[in-house]
Amino acid sequence: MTDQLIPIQWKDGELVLLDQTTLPNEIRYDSYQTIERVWDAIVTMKVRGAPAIGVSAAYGLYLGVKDAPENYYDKFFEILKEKSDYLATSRPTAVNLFWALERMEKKAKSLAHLEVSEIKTELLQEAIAIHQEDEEINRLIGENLLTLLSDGMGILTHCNAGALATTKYGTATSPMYLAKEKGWDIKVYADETRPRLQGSTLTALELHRAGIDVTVITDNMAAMVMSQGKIQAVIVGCDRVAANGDVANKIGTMGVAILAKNFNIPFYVAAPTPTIDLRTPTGKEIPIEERGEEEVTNRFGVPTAPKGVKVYNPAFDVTPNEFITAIVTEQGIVQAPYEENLQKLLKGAPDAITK
Ligand SMILES: CSC[C@@H](O)[C@@H](O)C(=O)COP(=O)(O)O
Repeated sequence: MTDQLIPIQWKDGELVLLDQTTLPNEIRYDSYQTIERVWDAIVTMKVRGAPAIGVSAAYGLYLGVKDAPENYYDKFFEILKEKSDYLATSRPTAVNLFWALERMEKKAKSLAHLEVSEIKTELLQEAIAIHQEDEEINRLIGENLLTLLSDGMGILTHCNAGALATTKYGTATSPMYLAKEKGWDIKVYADETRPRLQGSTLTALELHRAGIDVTVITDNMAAMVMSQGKIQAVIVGCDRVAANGDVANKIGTMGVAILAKNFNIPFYVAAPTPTIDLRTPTGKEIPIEERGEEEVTNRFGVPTAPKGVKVYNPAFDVTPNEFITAIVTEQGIVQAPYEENLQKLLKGAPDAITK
């Protein structure tokens, strides 16, 4: 992978984030020293994508407690909880946010025998570990997905589950980078992904920069492209996998899954295990973020709907498990019955895995 845009870096005691709202026009990196600014970066989607939200929140929590008083344990843990609860209000759907915050809090509690200053140092190390593990997870997801693909395929993806949404490789895009490394000739179709356009502004940008054959289509062209036989597999990322295998991902994903079933095209979900949430029984219980109406009524500052019109803007939808051919994790490929196999997977049982 050459010339990669790096969404998250920890540099000289500061969090450095690539501003994803100015892409593809401006490549701009900003430094973050406070938890409040990290919260704002997540809310305004300067950093976005489930894994990247989790990693940023882990660093954000460290920034939130790094100057906390060190003489009272109880006070420190109170502040830690308060800051964690605050970051948890940034975006509701991606479970990686809650997973990362919980992991940081658990780490701190396991170190209650240390000085507060040492706990702070360890919390930074934990955030760095979460960050580094994500890269390895993505490579493994890519290798597993690659076993389901072959040279010459057309692949459709929705939104951006790419390197920009993670640390490296991405999840849904990981096999695309690996296929390129192997010299395969694959053709990627990137749904534009209204209303925020992550497909055209982010996925197309990163794949194009990597020299991967990528074609942007508007969301309403997916059926046409599938009917023309151009797509042999759909691969998407996810923000939360419920215990029964229902999957929340960017709004529009469910429609793509329904189309794929109609055209007999396999529909794969790339899912790092931190995105699997066995505490949420089905898709119905996944909280779906609703965002501001201006995302729908304006395009680049220009109004595209009458002033005062009613708007509904859910940022995610839930694809029912019956539309999903396989959920591909870093530990292996999981197929139906999802309820049973996802539980087994997280317990480390080898028979959960198809390949
Ligand atoms: C590996 S990223 C997986 C998902 O987070 C991604 O597909 C997605 O829906 C991103 O939504 P966004 O609203 O841009 O954060």
